[in-house]
Amino acid sequence: RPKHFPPGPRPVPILGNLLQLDPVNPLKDLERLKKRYGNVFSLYFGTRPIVIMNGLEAIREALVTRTVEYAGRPNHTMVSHIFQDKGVIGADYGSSWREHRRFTLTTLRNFGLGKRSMEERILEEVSHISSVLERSAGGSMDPQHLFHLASSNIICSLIFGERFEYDDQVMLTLIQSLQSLNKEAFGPWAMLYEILPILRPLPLPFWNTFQKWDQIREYVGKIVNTHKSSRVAGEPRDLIDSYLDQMDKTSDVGSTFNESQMLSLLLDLFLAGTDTTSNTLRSAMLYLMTNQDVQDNCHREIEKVLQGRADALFEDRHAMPYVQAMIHEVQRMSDTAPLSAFHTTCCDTKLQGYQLPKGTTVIPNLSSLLHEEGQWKFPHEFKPENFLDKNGEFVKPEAFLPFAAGSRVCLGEGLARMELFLILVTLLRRFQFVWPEDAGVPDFNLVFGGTQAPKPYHLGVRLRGSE
Ligand code: HEM
Repeated sequence: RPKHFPPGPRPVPILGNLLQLDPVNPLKDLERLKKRYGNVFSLYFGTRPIVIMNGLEAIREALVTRTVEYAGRPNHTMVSHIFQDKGVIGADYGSSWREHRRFTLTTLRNFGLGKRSMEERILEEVSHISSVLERSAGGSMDPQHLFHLASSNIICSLIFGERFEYDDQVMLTLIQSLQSLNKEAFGPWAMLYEILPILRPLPLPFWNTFQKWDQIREYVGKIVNTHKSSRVAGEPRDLIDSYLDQMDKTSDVGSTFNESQMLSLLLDLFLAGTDTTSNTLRSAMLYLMTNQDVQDNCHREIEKVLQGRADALFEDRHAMPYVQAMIHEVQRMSDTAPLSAFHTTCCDTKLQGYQLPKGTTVIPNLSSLLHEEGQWKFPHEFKPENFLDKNGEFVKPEAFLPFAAGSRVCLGEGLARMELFLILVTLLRRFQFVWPEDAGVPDFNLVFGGTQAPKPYHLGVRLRGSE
């Protein structure tokens, strides 16, 4: 280990400490190592040292206090080779990342989406979710597919300007390809790709992943071409039109806006915005079904505030402290992005007294915050009271960082929060969700992957106001 580097277990040649981590779910091993070595420790992934940071103090020091020093992204992983430093998620700290991040945030804040706001697009999707659930009223259904398609559709509506029917074959193929790309890019072959570069020229399964990526880009490229022929410059209908306007405005030689970057950005939004939101919605339903008192409190508050109005609006959240607390508590328990996205140090820097050389990969263990003893009234139970003060007002403890923090904080946080609020409020008004009688004991354990997800279950659906 470099001098004054965080401590950790002794690595073995070639594999480093990989054998000490359960590849199916390393979170328990990280917890064990934290107990032994402290909140900041290091592991070797192959021959590369990685620093894991846990707990509010260390994570805040890196992501907030020293935000620029920790704002880089690794450039040696399979994901970084697929993305080639383009788009936002995988782009290293620098002007291209900064300009694309700023452009996307501005566009999503309604300055570049034309006549239909983000809120309208989400509400449109909610009405389709409702129609599907209505068909299951009185029975039960597995909501996994529905929530996944709905979350994808909201991204589609924002970037392509249209949503797709839930059985649209082209869309289903794109979503399936993205899902398997996501799985492969974080799977065991991706790990081998990283630790044994000697294998890269061989025709091993990771070749498929790169090919899949090319096919997806080709497909999205066709949608971009259709936009080029139907757009009116200066009157964007969606994010693609806005991007094309931006390219017109910045066509000088040094501009970072170009078509290849646009494709990466569009796919970034799909990859980052679909599983995260749909897994959180599935967790929400699981906890609501199994906590009828929480569901009743939410329903009462929603009806009191909306008083017969047709649609909820995002600004109604300020009048609904209990609903807000429920949604935040769902996010805390669903722990959707437990290891955030990996960062790298952009210069030699420090963390909790240790020294980290430039280029060190750093993993923020966000999961460690969401259940940290001392930060929560009920660290290990589902209780909206974690976000309520003694007067019933909504409060957000500092350790609530499911979107991470600092300059790399989730770019879709605003969108995700709006989706969760509008979808859950609308559905809770119309339906009561119950744990099906024949479904056995609910299992709250999460399945670890690029993101964490609840295990599959059936959602019991009852129409409100009817038997
Ligand atoms: C509940 C839903 C979501 C959760 C929990 C979540 C969480 C996160 C986390 C932990 C990060 C890594 C931050 C870091 O590097 O430290 C991230 C990054 C990102 N998220 Fe989300 N996210 C969610 C929804 C979305 C949505 C809907 C979008 C789509 C617009 C999105 C787009 C992004 C992008 C583009 C980044 C990369 C930001 C950058 O590197 O500068 N996310 N998200």
